Amino acid sequence: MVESIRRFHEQPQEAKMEWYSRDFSRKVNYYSSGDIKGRAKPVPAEWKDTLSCRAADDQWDFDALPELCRSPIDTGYLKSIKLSGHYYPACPEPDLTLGTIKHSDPSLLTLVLQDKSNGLQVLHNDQWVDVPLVDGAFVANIGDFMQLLSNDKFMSVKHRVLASPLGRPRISAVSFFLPSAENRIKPCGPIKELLFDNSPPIYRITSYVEFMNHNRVVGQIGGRVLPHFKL
Ligand SMILES: O=C(O)CCC(=O)C(=O)O
Ligand SMILES: [Fe+2]
Repeated sequence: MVESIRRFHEQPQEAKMEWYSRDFSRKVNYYSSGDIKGRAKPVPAEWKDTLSCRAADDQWDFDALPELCRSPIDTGYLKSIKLSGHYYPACPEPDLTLGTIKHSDPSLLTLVLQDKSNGLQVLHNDQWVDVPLVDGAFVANIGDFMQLLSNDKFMSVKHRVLASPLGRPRISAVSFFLPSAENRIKPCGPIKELLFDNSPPIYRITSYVEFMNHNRVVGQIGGRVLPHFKL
């Protein structure tokens, strides 16, 4: 997986231009510096390139993927609906920027497979803590929608990635798990089994689609999505 992401990004620029687009209705996009257009100002540009692929109606179309990435992708892994293959080029002045700025994922759960480079950090007690590299292991990040459904029993994690110092690029494969297509429009809220007299619902009923639409709006003004859904 990581090697196929490397192969894609390390091609000459011309070979990648076919995929270069920020039209996220496409199945595959290649772009630099994250969602820079959808962000609040002043947010620094991110020192990374991304190949992102999504499954329309939960069906992966392997023929739509860049040829270099097709065969090594294990279909068992692709049960999620969106996959980002990040490539953080070595940065000459890593202290002046970030690879990925501070955020929490709007997903239910995110699995991150890292290559052999450090850089991922989580915010814990107001301190940035390095996520240790464990060979072959996934990092599992709780997303904002999981926090809503679990009524704050599982809290989403704020994280960021430092820019890669000179030496070698950092590569990660990030897989976002969302409700399935038919469940994305269904009304849902904190799950009943987690509600008690002394633990009433914190969030109102919504749907994943409404949640994501609002996430796009607050993302542009630098806000957080969850407070909007609080009762
Ligand atoms: O590259 C990484 O390790 C994490 C990237 C990330 O947080 C994301 O794509 O949401
Ligand atoms: Fe993330």
